[in-house]
Amino acid sequence: MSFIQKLNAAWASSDSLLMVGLDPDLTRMPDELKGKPDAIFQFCKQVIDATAPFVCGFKPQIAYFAAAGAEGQLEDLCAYLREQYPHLPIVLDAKRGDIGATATQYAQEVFGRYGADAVTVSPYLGADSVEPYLEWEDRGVIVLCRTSNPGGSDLQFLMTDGVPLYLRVADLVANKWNKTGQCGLVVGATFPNELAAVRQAVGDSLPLLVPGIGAQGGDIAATCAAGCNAQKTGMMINSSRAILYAQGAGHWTEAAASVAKQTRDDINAHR
Ligand SMILES: O=C(O)c1cc(=O)[nH]c(=O)n1[C@@H]1O[C@H](COP(=O)(O)O)[C@@H](O)[C@H]1O
Repeated sequence: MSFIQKLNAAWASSDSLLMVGLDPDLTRMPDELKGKPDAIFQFCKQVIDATAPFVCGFKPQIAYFAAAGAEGQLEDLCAYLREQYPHLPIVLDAKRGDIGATATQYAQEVFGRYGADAVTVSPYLGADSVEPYLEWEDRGVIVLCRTSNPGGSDLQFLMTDGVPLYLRVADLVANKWNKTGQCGLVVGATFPNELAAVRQAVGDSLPLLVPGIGAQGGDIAATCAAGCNAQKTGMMINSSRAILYAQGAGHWTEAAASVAKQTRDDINAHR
């Protein structure tokens, strides 16, 4: 099953647009896991098991694993997701961007080594830097468009013949790079006007990865109004820290599940 087929099926079966980001910070581990050699795997596995009923997929952020020398735990986690939750897409957030020869190795890493369904990439090096990912015809390639951070405006808002650069990226991806039909765009929930402009520019079929709700303060109602397609889907709305490190009365996994359920319900109330 291709990434897009899996994502469409997950939106329908989960009745959720929420994607939980797996950003395991060793300094924020629960006490019961601190110091354990497989703390990162155990932490993420428990988050996955607690929140899976409320999500359309998971997005591991590769830096948190690599910085801790825990690539092996990321391999185990992706294998666990594929075995236990084969209906939920894995978006590996790696934000890669390099010349074709090197991108070929990165593509092998994300799709071959980790077995991810989709990857995030930068558009900055242009078409030939994205081509090696597209050779994996059933996998998703999600291109940074209007990122959620304030500094994204430095380049993404530059005007090019009257058109802001982020809309050039949206147009390139939708109309030139999407040969496999498996491409998507990253647009931050912190920029709802630009989210609406991107949805209008690319039409209904392109999925948008939308980080920025939760810890970054993006508004769920504005996000849904701006980014949903005519089917009231079309977005993977990501939240990481607000769910992973949720505070609550019971066990930490209950707090994570409770925030994930609440976030799913908030999104559904507004789409
Ligand atoms: O590609 C991404 O996922 C991404 C793009 C972007 O523009 N902004 C952004 O925050 N992200 C990622 O989304 C996650 C957001 O985490 P929280 O702010 O904790 O919900 C992090 O893993 C970021 O690396």
